[in-house]
Amino acid sequence: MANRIIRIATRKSLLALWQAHYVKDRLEALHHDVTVELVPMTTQGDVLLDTPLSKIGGKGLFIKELEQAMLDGRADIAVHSMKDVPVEFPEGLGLTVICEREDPRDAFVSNHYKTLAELPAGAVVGTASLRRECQIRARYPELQVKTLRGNVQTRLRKLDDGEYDAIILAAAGLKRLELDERIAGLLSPEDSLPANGQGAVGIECRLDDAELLELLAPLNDRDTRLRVEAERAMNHGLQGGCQVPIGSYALLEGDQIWLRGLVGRPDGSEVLYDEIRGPADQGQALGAELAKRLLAAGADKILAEVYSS
Ligand SMILES: NCc1[nH]cc(CCC(=O)O)c1CC(=O)O
Repeated sequence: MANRIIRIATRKSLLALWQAHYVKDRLEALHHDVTVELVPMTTQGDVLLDTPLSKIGGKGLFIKELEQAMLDGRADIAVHSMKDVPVEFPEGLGLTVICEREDPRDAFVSNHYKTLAELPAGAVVGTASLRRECQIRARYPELQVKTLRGNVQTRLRKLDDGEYDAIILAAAGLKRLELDERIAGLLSPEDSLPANGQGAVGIECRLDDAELLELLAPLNDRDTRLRVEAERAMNHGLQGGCQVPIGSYALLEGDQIWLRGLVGRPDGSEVLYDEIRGPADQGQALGAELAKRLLAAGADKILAEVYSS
């Protein structure tokens, strides 16, 4: 494998660029005969900034252009936040590597308050996620939840401008961008069940490039992969896109996996929760089973209403 060049299709947000550079650095450190180049691109999701994601049908909005670049041979791989990756891939493409997970929790960010519980009645909390909105409203009905879009920097600026009293962001994004000091507190999975794949970065590529698959393979983290596959299987069973009031979070306990799932109404008036344990290598079947149970408990009705609204 002499002097192979690997081109990464990437969005231009600082977080996307950080993730692409992370993969570049790891690949170049592992393989001295490999050079990695970034191919920055604009996606539909970056353009439609003012529409709530749930209204534009979310699915794949941030990755379609990147996938086209790989199919056209303008790029070799794409680096994604796993929670933004749809369950199905275009013919010929696949996600062969999931890197070691960063903190999967949601972070509470505020300039004046330390926790959600401390916020006075009527305070405004910003989030673009129906999953976060549902869990906040269920626990703190006296708070207001207002849509917050944009990349991490934009969201922080809107908080600083006083549009919100607090916002919720993924801890992983803040930590990667060295914005840890903005985290007032971390929400436990009990308080805010994370989104499937949150905090994990995955690599998508053309499946027919055997040499490339071999170069990427060492970046795969087995534990993260087992967890994220179980979480994604649950979302898949629920037909969940990336903008749904669904939480899905797995932990390994020795050779067992513990998968928790949540589906709720965005207004917090109903929250369904269930969990399942089983052999760690059966995560996909367990995820499918948990999805089935949640659907039978009423998730089917909730999701149908969310999709039609
Ligand atoms: N939906 C946007 C998005 N996709 C991935 C992350 C954070 C990093 C991660 O979860 O890996 C974020 C921002 C956020 O939710 O605060």
